[in-house]
Amino acid sequence: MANLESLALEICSQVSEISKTLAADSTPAPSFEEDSFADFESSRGRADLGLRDARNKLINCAQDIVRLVSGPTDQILTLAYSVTDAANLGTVVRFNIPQAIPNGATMSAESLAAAVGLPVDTLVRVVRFAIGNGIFNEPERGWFGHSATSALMARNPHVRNIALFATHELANILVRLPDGLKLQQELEAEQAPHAAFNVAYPDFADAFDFFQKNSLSNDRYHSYLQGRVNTSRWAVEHLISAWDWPSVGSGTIIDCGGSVGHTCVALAPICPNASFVVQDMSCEALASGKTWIEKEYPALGSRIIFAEHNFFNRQPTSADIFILRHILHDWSDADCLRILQALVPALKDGAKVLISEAVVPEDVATRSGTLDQKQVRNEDALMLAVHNACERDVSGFVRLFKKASPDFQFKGVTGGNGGAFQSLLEFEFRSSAEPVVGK
Ligand SMILES: C[S@@+](CC[C@H](N)C(=O)[O-])C[C@H]1O[C@@H](n2cnc3c(N)ncnc32)[C@H](O)[C@@H]1O
Repeated sequence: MANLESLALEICSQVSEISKTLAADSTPAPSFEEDSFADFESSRGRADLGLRDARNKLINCAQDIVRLVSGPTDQILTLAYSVTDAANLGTVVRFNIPQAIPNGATMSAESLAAAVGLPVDTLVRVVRFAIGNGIFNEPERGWFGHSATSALMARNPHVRNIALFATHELANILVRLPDGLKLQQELEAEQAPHAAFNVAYPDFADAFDFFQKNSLSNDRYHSYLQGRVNTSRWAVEHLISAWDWPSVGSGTIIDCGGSVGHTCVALAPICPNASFVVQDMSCEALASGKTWIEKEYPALGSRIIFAEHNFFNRQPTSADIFILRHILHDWSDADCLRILQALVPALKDGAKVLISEAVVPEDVATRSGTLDQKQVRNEDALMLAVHNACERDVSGFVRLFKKASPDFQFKGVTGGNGGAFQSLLEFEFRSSAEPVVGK
């Protein structure tokens, strides 16, 4: 059983493992300074599974040692007040504070307040709270500069977009989760909110209706989707390494609910003869994706087309591969069945449906330390609050597909049944398959 001493020993051993690996190729040690790297792993420019393993073990032990020395009372109080961290981060990004501070310099509280348009006293309180979380520093009283974390936010719009969307739209919904569940418990089904989302935004049917009718939030949503693939957690590399993409040859790949096309942009270079269709119901997202590709990836423009399509309607286009990336988790089983059954008429023999999203472990839950472990539960909590939907385990996906059509054959999942944030499940459509009786 873990105790303070055994955890401390394990921490020392993993620290020495990490230091040795970094020293071997002269990678600087992580630091809180402004010029430190953004991401412990990707900063070295290559995946290093040994380093990742050591880092994950270290984080797990470090989290546990903090839990043990904090004790249950402080653990609960820390969690209870964690909303102030999200509110502070939201303020920092909404007021563009990181971008206002020049690289390698400090700024007086008065100048910074004037630059971001906050009263000096408020600005100082916000920045000092953030410093407690490692964001910014104050080398001299009343003068603020960057830490590694604030410097990253200043230079990386993708990270800012994630922080902005998560601390605004998502946080707005998540804090209503207990209210939403209570109302569902107390009211008749017809009067009860469908999800916490409907408590936060009572004038809209669901989150997608809200985005369709609010262009600022819709823009923030799709920027968040586009930006998050630039972080190691959501990186398209997980998808790229999970499947033999070049085997599609000159076939067609459709990304259903593909937003601005960021997944197709990542896949196109490794499938040089394939054609791609990005389908979404958000015309704004499709238009912004088209403009983005024309500007940033003109060579891919002829191979990636955009088409408005509601995936609850019959799929009009046949293809070799249909990708549903972070789609099914937004919907109830009944809705997922409708989505999958709408695909069936377009599926030729041997067509693949690839599901890319979090898979929850089938086994018992354990304390989580790393964000990788926690993110599966984060997403599941988000799906419950936003859509009254869920992340599924492998058996849940297989049941769903078999119910949609017995002609779907489950071919496998990366990461096995243990659950992982970025898993890929492969289903093949074979119209010759024996019907499965009793499912
Ligand atoms: C969670 S996002 C996933 C986006 C993208 N696949 C990714 O992995 O980043 C869900 C996407 O589904 C789109 N969407 C929602 N309802 C839809 C519908 N009925 N038909 C087509 N697209 C829809 C949204 O606009 C959004 O782009």
